[in-house]
Amino acid sequence: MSAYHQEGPTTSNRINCGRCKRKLSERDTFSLLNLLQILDSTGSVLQGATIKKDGSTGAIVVARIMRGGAADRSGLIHEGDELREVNGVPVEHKRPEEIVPILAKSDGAVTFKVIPGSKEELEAEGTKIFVRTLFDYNPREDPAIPCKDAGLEFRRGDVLQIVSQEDDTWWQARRHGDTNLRAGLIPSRQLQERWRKETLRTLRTLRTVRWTGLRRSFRLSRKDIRVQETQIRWRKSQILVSKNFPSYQDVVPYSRKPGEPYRLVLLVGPSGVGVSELKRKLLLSDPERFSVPVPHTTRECRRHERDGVEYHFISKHMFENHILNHKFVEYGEHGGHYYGTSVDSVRTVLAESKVCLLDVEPHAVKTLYTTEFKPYVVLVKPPAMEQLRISRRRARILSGCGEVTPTRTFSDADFEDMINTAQTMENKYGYLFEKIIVNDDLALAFHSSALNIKILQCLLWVTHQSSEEDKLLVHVLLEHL
Ligand SMILES: Nc1ncnc2c1ncn2[C@@H]1O[C@H](COP(=O)(O)OP(=O)(O)OP(=O)(O)O)[C@@H](O)[C@H]1O
Repeated sequence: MSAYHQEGPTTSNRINCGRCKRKLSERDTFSLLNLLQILDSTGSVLQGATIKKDGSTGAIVVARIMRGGAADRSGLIHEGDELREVNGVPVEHKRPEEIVPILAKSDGAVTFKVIPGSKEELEAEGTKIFVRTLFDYNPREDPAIPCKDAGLEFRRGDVLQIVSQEDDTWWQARRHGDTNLRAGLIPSRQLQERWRKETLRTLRTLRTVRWTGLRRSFRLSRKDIRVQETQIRWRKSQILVSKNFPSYQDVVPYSRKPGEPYRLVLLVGPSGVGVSELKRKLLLSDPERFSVPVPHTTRECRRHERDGVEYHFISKHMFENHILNHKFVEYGEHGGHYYGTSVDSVRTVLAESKVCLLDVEPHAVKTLYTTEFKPYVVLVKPPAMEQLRISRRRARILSGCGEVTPTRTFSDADFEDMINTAQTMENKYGYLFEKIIVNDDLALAFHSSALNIKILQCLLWVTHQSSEEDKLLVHVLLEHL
């Protein structure tokens, strides 16, 4: 007989938790993850449910069935079912924690008398819902989760299959591709939103405290003030993150049909980080697979150049016309001439059944975030300062020996700028990036991007769905074919 865990904060009537040896308190709901066991007709043991005392009727009801757990798979017990007896002992007027010792006394098999709940059986409509997570989550560090053992840990970028949204605070999900079929609890989108609002409120309160603190600053040690300031900074950063990042993005599986164009690969990064270098290496590595769109310019065609190869050479009047008609993904002026990449030239590459590589400013990503292009957006980031110095210095020393031929020298201020810009990009546009590549060692960064793009373009399991606010398309690699 194993453990149960309490859901919610502690109050009174403490009892021992069998698994983590914590003191548990009286609460309505208990997770009986591994404890709730019933015998079905074949005699197998079922597990994975939570029970609670119904606030209005006082009955003990099944609060949650962990999707994919044994109780769920048995199909014998459902959310909303009322527990009348456990091992022949009536439990109608008992509290959830009083039921635990009854279960604990049983030797192996446990029998329940269950009155089916009126709730309609949950038809797994949720099973088709996929989300991409936009934050890291560790249930062990979440003081709010009702049961840490029932939580699902995930990393930003993981694809989760939402299997139950019944509870609008805690959803049940499983990581896509996990062999473990049992679902875990994750904070719902509504909970994340509530958290965001609370954080904003706390920040306002903290500001007041800070001013109050200043008035009586002679009583606050410098350390206290530092702690307060750190808290404010931390909360500010959380708010920044929560403001700019939706908590989950809805995604759906998509598979490329033969003959359909490849997803557009967009490379984004601060100036000097190595986006052009990576693009160049990808092109050289497989010219049959990768290509880049031919840009437009208003400058004169040079002798060795051919129209439509190096550039599309067009008149200033025509270029401005294209600008007015939103034909460019991006354009700019240099040396008195216009340069730009048109949407049509991207289409031309895709029509040739090639993977189109394009480096753009992050704000331009949004214009290409469409079902037509299904972009795979990669942020190229610099490593930390010391590594950045070392790798760029090493490249200069090794120049001429092959791998990298540095064309630029950087000062520490350039490096700092690069790091800060990358951070700003991540904060502001993080939800657009499907892959983040740290360009420390160029060869490694190249292999990582090549591998990812290849996997992506070969496997062709991507997803798209409009997110709540931006109505953007989101694509996620879902499965290895
Ligand atoms: N991992 C690396 N290690 C060492 N040097 C690198 C690395 N990646 C790029 N470089 C060098 O850094 C310089 C800038 O790279 P690159 O031109 O690709 O930058 P970029 O991101 O395209 O910036 P911009 O858009 O301003 O041109 C080049 O000299 C390149 O050779």
